Amino acid sequence: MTTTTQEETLGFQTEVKQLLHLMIHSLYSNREIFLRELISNGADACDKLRYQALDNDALYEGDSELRIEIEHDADANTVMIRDNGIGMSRDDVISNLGTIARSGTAEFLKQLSGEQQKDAKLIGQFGVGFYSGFIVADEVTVRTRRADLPHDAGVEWRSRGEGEFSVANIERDARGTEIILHLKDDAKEFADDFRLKSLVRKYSDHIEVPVRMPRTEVERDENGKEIEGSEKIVWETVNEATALWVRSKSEISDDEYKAFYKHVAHDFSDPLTWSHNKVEGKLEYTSLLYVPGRAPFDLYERDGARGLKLYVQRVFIMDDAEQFLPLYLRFIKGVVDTRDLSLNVSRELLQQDPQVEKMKSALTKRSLDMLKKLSKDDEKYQTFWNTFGSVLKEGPAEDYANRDKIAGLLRFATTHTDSATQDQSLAAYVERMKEGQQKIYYIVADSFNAAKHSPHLEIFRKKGIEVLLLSERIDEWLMSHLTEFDGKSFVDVAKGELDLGEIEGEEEKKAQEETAKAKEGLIKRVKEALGDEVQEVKVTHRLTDSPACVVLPEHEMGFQMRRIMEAAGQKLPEVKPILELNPEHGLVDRLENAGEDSFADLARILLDQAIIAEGGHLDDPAAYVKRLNSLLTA
Ligand SMILES: Nc1ncnc2c1ncn2[C@@H]1O[C@H](COP(=O)(O)OP(=O)(O)OP(=O)(O)O)[C@@H](O)[C@H]1O
Repeated sequence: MTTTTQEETLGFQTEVKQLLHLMIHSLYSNREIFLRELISNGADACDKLRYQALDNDALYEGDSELRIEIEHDADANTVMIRDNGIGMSRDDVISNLGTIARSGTAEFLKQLSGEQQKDAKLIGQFGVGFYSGFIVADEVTVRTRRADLPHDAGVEWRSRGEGEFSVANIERDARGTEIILHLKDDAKEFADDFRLKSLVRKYSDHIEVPVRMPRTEVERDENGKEIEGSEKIVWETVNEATALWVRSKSEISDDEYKAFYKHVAHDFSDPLTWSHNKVEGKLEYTSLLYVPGRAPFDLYERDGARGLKLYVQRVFIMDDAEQFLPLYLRFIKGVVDTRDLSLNVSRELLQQDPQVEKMKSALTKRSLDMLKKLSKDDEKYQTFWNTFGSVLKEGPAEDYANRDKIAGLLRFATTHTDSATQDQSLAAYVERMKEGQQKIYYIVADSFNAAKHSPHLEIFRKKGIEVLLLSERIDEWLMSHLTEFDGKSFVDVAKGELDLGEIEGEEEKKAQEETAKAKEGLIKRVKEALGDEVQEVKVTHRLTDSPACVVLPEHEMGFQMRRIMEAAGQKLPEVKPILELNPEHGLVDRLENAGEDSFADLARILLDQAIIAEGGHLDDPAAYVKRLNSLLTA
């Protein structure tokens, strides 16, 4: 009989309550995953014990055969999942099974809408773990003892999943954790030997820890008759119980790879692709890398979980070893198992180890190659790009050495399709380049529409030259680290002198020079009227439909980046734009013929309009409206 003492009832953290509620309602059609989640936790607990026992064998308490056992009782309607892993102390239980410590949880939960299908998807990004027991159970009991604590330091945790849980101290001889699910009436189907076995095989075959279930064996006499009273329970290992990555590729089915992904990534959905490699030679390691099909909720959190699961000679060392991949590949999930590190390696040591640096560079290449392969499948690659494209865009700045490879993986919206979908590669752009075109043109704006309708594109549209339409916050940063692709340099169409190279014929250039000369007087007057509002005034040949546009000097920070930095509170030195006027436009004609009384106002209107069209804000919008109105009523 277990004696319970120091029983107390505690409330779940608000986030847990919300999660429980949503999970129970939105994961209804996917209920069986509870078993995978609980086995996964048991396997992690065994991994942790094995790791800690490396330098403290006593933790095994004479039983080093790590295992998970599953039992059920159809009469009592219960399923029990038991492991002899690391176990938990009372404090561990209270914090692990009463709160969610991951950062960003509250914000994540705010996104949930109450709409089942949507929420089920979102919850998949979050990983439900232990709490998934409540999808099938109306009461959960956990009994546990941490491996380094005495038998009287056992803990019993109970909850009906309705806002509170109780904890009490108990005697517990066995270390590790057992979880008893008291099944809901409509989940009785899980208290069934066949069902449980097939679920273990479906979800947990690849887990190295054996998952065992009891079977009653009966002895028979020579006539084949059962001998009464000879029944005994034998424990049968149900899963394959070898670490998946250790097996040879040819023996592993796609379904096994997918199931393993769900275990490592705590994801519900299938990965987009994977790459499994054994490397021998100077460095010896095995890696199994996956590209997920959706983003984890904390992809953009500073301290969001990332990195690979690290094993040294098959012994689990740590989760989220972020030293093996650069930050811009933080969406990659998987495992790395090596002989080249010590079992005692810590996060700090990983940071300094030159072997780790070499593996990082090899794994980075593998990941980029895997993405390249994935890009052959348009549909899948588009899913990847829509999900992780803006993370990959951090690549050229972070990983100079691989920037060509990364550039090949980028996808853009361009004037070729004029659609906001980023689905055009630079290789495709280069293939479509006009005869005589030597550069890759792009524009950066605050929104897709601002980019697409920018006056700067007029000449490009007229001449049929494709321009990349960039409008994500990271885009200007990206472009400042990409200098060329396939030998062609990148040119921001809103900066510097417009140089269309050989696309423009000699005659065209000459005609432009002549116009510029003819308009010298006008340019001078405008410059005088605008004073130091502008750096320079010029005649443009960028425009066909608009009267004017503003440009920046070539090496100046772009307008979009300026606005982002200013919004973030950065003080930047003021930069005056260059105003370019379209000599073919009626308004410019009108300006040229305007009398002294209206010239300055009209010039100012052209400047303000050009700023607005480029997505900028006017210093004094009311003055602009006033000027425009007086012109309209004149
Ligand atoms: N069987 C177990 N033995 C020991 N500790 C456990 C066990 N199950 C859960 N825990 C502890 O409780 C914590 C919370 O578990 P939970 O499953 O909710 O989240 P998780 O495993 O950390 O992440 P995920 O949601 O991605 O599964 C675990 O991190 C672990 O410390």
